[in-house]
Amino acid sequence: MSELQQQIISELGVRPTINAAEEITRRVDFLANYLRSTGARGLVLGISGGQDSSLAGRLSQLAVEKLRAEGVDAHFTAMRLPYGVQHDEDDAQLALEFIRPDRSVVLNIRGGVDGVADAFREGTEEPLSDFNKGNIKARVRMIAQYAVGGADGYLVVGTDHAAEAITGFYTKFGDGGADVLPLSGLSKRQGAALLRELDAPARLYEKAPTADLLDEVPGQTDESSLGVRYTEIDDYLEGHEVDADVAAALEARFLLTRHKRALPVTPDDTWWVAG
Ligand SMILES: Nc1ncnc2c1ncn2[C@@H]1O[C@H](COP(=O)(O)OP(=O)(O)OC[C@H]2O[C@@H]([n+]3cccc(C(=O)O)c3)[C@H](O)[C@@H]2O)[C@@H](O)[C@H]1O
Ligand SMILES: Nc1ncnc2c1ncn2[C@@H]1O[C@H](COP(=O)(O)OP(=O)(O)OP(=O)(O)O)[C@@H](O)[C@H]1O
Ligand SMILES: [Mg+2]
Repeated sequence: MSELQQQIISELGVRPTINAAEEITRRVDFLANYLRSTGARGLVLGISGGQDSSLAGRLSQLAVEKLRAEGVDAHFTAMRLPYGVQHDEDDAQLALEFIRPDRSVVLNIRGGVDGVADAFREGTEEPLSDFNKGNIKARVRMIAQYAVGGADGYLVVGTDHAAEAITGFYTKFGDGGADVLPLSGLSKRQGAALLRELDAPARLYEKAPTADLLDEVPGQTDESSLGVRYTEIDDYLEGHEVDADVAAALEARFLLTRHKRALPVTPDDTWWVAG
């Protein structure tokens, strides 16, 4: 294994092998302990119908139930955040049935996103690309979660994990903007193993991962935008040998997206100096 591969695995906190039941307990305990120590009143998270929010949502619900069993008042709010009508709404409903959240709120982000998009065109007199609009959708979802969570004194849960963090495949201050990251350090297949252990419907972890941010390509798979397969990303993260081309692509993206995994850069920071 190259020195850089070792460094990436260690920086992202990946464990090459896991025990799914132990990982569930460790991550639920983390959420419960953190809530208890901060005095925050609960957790909030957008539920898309994809693997990551299904897992993070269920862990969040289990954490607040654990706290309530100990006499601490804590609750979980699941948010549906469609842009208009979501083409795979049935998957989102399946995820909600699996998570069984204390409360479920629907907030359509269309008005917010279109408002920013219209103002962009008016203010700059330039067209807004579908890609840029996609990042606005992710950021409006972040705003919606902080608004609903903030009203109740809840913390915002993020779904970032090692297989996304390595390529920076999330919107900075969009879905990357959160207070707690219960899936941190997991590869994509490890996340699927946790869902299987939790008896989730197979559809939720067998479905092709999608950011689903583009109007022009609804449901575009992550693998087709990234040009790398999750099995390859997972193999790399779990310390296996992968094709030299794949390793080079992952390492280039890792280095290019370091700014996303750090706090905003200041004059006293030096992590960027070597390149
Ligand atoms: N070196 C640097 N130091 C400090 N800041 C730097 C920087 N380079 C760019 N930036 C800043 O970062 C911005 C670019 O980052 P960002 O706005 O995130 O945009 P970007 O990384 O270009 O796009 C986000 C990517 O994540 C994918 N995504 C988004 C949301 C969810 C999911 C999913 O899987 O569900 C995937 C999306 O499909 C797209 O490929 C720049 O506009 C600039 O403001
Ligand atoms: N339509 C949506 N409704 C509610 N939340 C959403 C929606 N789209 C994205 N999100 C939020 O943004 C996060 C990032 O999306 P991402 O696609 O990485 O995760 P996912 O959809 O849960 O799983 P997968 O990566 O397998 O598709 C989601 O986990 C979810 O919290
Ligand atoms: Mg998704």
